[in-house]
Amino acid sequence: MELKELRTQIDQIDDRLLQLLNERMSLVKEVGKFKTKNKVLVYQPDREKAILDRLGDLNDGLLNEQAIEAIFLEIFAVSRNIELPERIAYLGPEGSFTHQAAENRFGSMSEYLPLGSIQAVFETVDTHRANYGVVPIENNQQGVVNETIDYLVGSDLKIVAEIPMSIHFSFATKSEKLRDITKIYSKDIAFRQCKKFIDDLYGKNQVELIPVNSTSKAVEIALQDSKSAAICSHIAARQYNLPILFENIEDSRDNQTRFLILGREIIKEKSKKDKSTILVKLTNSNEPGKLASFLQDFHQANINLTKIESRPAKKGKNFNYVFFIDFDGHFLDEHVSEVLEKHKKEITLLGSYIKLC
Ligand SMILES: C=C(O[C@@H]1C=C(C(=O)O)C=C[C@H]1O)C(=O)O
Repeated sequence: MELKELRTQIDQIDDRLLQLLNERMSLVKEVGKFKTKNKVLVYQPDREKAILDRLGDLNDGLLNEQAIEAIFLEIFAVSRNIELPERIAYLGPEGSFTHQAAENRFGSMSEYLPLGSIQAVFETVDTHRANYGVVPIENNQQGVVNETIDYLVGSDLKIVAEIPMSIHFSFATKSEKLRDITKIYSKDIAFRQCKKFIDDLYGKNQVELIPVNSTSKAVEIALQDSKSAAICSHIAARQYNLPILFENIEDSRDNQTRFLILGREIIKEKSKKDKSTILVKLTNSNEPGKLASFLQDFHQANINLTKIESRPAKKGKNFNYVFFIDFDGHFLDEHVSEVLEKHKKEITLLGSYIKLC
């Protein structure tokens, strides 16, 4: 078939796609009216996941799972904005990995507020200046982000979803010749994680590695100096139109960060596979066996604990601790709700949400 004919057919399909998308949006608008009337939350991650799973099972064409997900996550984000414009606060700066995680989930139509600290993200959602907040909670190479746990302990915000994201670094530069590059800008940690790539490309001592505060800053500088490059997130390079020369230059492919989406209300709908997060403040926690007997109740109810972190309670003069616990199951599952009820004085439920990692 001739190119012209192929393109005519593509145009015809696009016309149909546009019409179908608009039809979809009319229905979404109705869903939005129902939600406003019945005070139901706009963002329903379990419904979105169910749609993705159903389409994945149905699919027998050229699109792979990631492609379907990317296209539909964008459609969902546009839909949610038609229901009610969404405003997302995240730990900035723009171009950070948290920004990338937020955009993956909320699409390019949402309004984004980059904030300077995890505390500011909590406050902004708490005071209704944003509908949701996105913060990192743990990295599989570097452990938990204590600041996020501490603010979860001190605030009324809830966890509405988790976003696991593989951390990939890009090498971006205006230079057309690699050997012209004399300086590379990035965060310290990024240099460590891309050491092999840099050594392979430049050998030892041939290029100056200059640490800066954020990878977005690195991009800004590299944009001014064509003899330099930045090691940064994909989104940061794209944002400043700095050409990416190499993608995924990190030494280890296992570098994953988990982010949390914070909201003001707990998601009540169950999905096929949920997890829950609770905070536990044991009364008289210094009594021997107190924690063990608490955990025993979970064990007896057949609840699988997947994480337990302890943080200082920061109240009173004793060494009291708050436990941050993740387990499989939804708070509405009978075996879970019984244990939560038994310990209701000690437990604060932070949320039940789809288990993605
Ligand atoms: C339309 C809805 O609202 C949102 C948008 C969805 C969609 O575009 O399909 C799915 C779930 C919600 O996050 C809904 O709840 O059905």
